[in-house]
Amino acid sequence: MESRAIPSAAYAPLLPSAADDVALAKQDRPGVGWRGFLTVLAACGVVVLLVGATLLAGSRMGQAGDGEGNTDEDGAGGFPWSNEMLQWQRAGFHYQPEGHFMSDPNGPVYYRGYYHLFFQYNRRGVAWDDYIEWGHVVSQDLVHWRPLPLAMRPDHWYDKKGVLSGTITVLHNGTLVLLYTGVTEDPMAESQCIAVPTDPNDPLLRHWTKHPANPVLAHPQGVQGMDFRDPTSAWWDKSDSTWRILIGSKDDDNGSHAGIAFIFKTKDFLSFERVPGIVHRVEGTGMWECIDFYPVGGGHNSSSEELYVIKASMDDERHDYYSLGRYDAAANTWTPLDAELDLGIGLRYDWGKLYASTSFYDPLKQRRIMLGYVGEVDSARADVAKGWASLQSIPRTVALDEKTRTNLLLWPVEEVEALRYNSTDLSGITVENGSIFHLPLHQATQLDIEASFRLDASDVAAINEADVGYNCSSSGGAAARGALGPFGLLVHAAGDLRGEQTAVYFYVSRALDGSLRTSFCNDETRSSRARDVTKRVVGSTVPVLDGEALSMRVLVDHSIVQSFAMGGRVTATSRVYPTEAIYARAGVYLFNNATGASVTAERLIVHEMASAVYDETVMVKDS
Ligand SMILES: OC[C@H]1O[C@@](CO)(OC[C@H]2O[C@H](O[C@]3(CO)O[C@H](CO)[C@@H](O)[C@@H]3O)[C@H](O)[C@@H](O)[C@@H]2O)[C@@H](O)[C@@H]1O
Repeated sequence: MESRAIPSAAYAPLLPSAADDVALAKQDRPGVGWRGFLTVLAACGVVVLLVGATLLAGSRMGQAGDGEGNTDEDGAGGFPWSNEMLQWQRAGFHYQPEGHFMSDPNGPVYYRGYYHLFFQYNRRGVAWDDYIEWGHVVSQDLVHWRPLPLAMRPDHWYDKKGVLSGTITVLHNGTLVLLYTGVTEDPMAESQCIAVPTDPNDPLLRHWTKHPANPVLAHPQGVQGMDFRDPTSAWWDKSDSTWRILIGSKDDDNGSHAGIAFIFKTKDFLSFERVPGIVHRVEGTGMWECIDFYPVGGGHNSSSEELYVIKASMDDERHDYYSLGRYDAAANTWTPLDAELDLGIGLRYDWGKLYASTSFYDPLKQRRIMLGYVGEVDSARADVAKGWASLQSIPRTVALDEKTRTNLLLWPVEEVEALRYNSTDLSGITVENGSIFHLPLHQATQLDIEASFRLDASDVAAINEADVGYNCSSSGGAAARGALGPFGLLVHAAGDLRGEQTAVYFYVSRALDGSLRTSFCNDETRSSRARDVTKRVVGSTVPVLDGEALSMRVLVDHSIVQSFAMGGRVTATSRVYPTEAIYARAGVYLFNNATGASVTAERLIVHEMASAVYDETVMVKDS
């Protein structure tokens, strides 16, 4: 396709400061003065790029850490959100309850025609509370979710302070056992408890019966009572015909602050025996929450070795890390393939906002699927105003990347594609360096964008100087210009491009030896004019093999943007809260902020996405 790039001609001013928040709130149409000015510029065909925002990125990143907590920086009430803005933030095709607080996905399982998803839920507020319960929804496609009554409540002495996270195991005869962590009141202590479906013939699993023998597993000696939670589902060990589970914890002895994991075995889920030793330990990583453990690769159709994934949610850092390694059941050890990529120090499921994930094996389509919850990064006050907090990620398949065998591939389940409509093929656009291109779309709020890029080979060959140090979180985001990047997409971008925008981009750096290194990042720093929102640049380097184009997929769904690079080798989820770039006032652009190369979007298909509205009439009726 002929180049349709528009040369960049100008410089983008910074977003307004906190002091402007109040002033803006007093105006019907924010920033009328400079908007008028920009209209004139637009009429002249002048478009602007991200240049000049480096300072902004730096200062914003310093304001808020990686933490789960919301920020309310100015102490004067934060941004004056309108109902229109808050309404816009609710997702169209990600699962979220009608209201209140949701966190960890729990016990996903496929049972008699339905995918079940349970989740940590506080129906009394918009933040975590020690009256946490299990919410419950079911689906036949992992996309349209039917709400059901609460599945588990804190109604026994052993879970009075919370029915915490857990899993469901499918036994050989197809029956289910639910394992969860209960918290006692005085003293507060975590122990493991079980429940079974009250009526196994109910495919909706509406009622659960807690076992009279609860709690069935107390914390081992030497472990603090509040550091023993979130059992995995059980796997069968034929060597001694037992079920095995893994539970994460931490060891603070002698200042080590190590994350640790124990394996327990059981024949009946009522009495458990600890397998001697610790299956894995990593110094300095702190409490391992919501641990997960499963095989990847190998299997019947493969001649390659089976590996084991260990995943933990790092309570200190609030990220889900994983590592690939070898499991020796007899020795009760798991050893990372690469010690430098050990659990908690190397690979992550997602480099943005996603936590407390869990996975299950889907027998219907013979795949492993994970989900994590995506919390809020706005202020606690804003959550109260909108009446809800948190979303679930789109369920993602998890598989070993057989090309690299050093990372997983996390990819939206194929069922999501059924929501696509109005697909626009814009493949072949070349964007000159320092340019943007506006994508002609009917709406830009619910999208599934597939793109793959190639830098101009002769431009790349002509670059002599090295550019070795690029880092998504500390190099100035999409405003920092190098010879070979950044380039990619601007989503939730205000029409004038001097305002709000979220960049999803690649940045290619050239090492001293001439080899190329590719980073994939989401830049949230210009996503909102509100200051009481955490904004970061998140992402990582991503493996790119010889001959591969730089591919990305971006799911845009109101306040959640999930990005996937290179088929899911790296993913990054962002929560964004634009104040202007909402409804019809938002657009999508291709951009190339590199100084030394043009880039061609060899493939660019933008699918508009329908909302996943649950419709009783299209669900198979239960009896
Ligand atoms: O419930 C009593 C007590 O437990 C505390 C302290 O440990 O909170 C528990 C943890 O809650 C969160 O952990 C996870 C992961 O998101 O969420 C589940 C509970 O909803 C739990 O099973 C998971 O591990 C949180 O991430 C951790 O930081 C908390 O320690 C305490 O806050 C409560 O008062």
